[in-house]
Amino acid sequence: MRRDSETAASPRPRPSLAWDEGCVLAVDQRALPHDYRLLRLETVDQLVDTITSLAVRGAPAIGLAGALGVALSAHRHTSDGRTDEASVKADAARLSAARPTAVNLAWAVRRAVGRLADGPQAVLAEAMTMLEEDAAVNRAAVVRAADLVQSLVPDRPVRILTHCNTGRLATAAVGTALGAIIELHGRGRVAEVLVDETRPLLQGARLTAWELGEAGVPHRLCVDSAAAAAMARGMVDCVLVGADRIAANGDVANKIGTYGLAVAAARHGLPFVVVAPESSWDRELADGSGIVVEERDPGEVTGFAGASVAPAGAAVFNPAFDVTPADLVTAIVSEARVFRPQGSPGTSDLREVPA
Ligand SMILES: CSC[C@@H](O)[C@@H](O)C(=O)COP(=O)(O)O
Repeated sequence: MRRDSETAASPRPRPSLAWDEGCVLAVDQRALPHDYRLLRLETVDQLVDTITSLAVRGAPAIGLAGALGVALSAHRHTSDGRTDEASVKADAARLSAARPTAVNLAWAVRRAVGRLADGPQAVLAEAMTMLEEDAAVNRAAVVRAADLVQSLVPDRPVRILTHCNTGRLATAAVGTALGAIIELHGRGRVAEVLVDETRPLLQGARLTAWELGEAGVPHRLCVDSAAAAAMARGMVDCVLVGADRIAANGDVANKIGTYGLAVAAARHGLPFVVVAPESSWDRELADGSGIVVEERDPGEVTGFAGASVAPAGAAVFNPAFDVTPADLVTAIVSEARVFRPQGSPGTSDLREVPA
């Protein structure tokens, strides 16, 4: 795997993922905000490692990486015009299993595998189509989400609290919740964004603060445990987050800490809005109780920036995600609709609001 570096202060704008001469190019999100580094991935093993180590992360982005991984595998396993489909399917299964919670990963891998019979170029074309679709889908969703936020807070520029990273790094382009924030900023409607640092891996501090800085959006970082206090002090008008998997009833799996934000937002009467593509919905799950939550390495909690911060051998609970019940979610916005879950705050009646 090759690494090409440049300083993060002046990165050339590039998509977070691309195909280049038979390899997958990916921005290494572990190196940000200090180093803007491109990974050139030549094997499925490298791609799986890139996803599990969070070098590529964010539900839409890992889906797209998985689809490009199937294309990579199809190219590697084709000779004399014949594709070894069994080997590609085995690689696809490994890619799908790299992270269990985001439904986008298995969905995108399945879609790419669906073109296998037509050869490696067809698989690659499907993955490239998905990259384009993701950008278009996000463009539509962020406009709809920004409209909704403006209607919820009509009288002044809005103070938004967000969690984790849902920006262009986490998608093909534009982002979801963070894209909506940048859209609102473009409309002159953002007073301030409070950015949860997002323990333990600091996606908020490292990535969201970096993307907001690039876009010139006024923001302040806070530790996750300051979020409820900020709400209590009247510093927040609205919470905007993304999603990794949404059950049919509107229960939302997202980065650990999201559930706590929803509870606090409800306590303070604040709208809690989720922005996510339709591909993040898992309609086979009636509710969030069936969502598999990834548990990660204890070392992510017992260590910080390379230093140990806990007694040796301390037992750890390190879920990467939590599930927010639908009745704490004001609205879920996608490219197609604004969904208001049953009993959601501020809505006595349930039902979808038509686009
Ligand atoms: C548009 S990204 C949506 C979600 O994937 C995001 O909020 C999130 O929880 C990401 O978690 P991560 O563990 O960093 O992949």
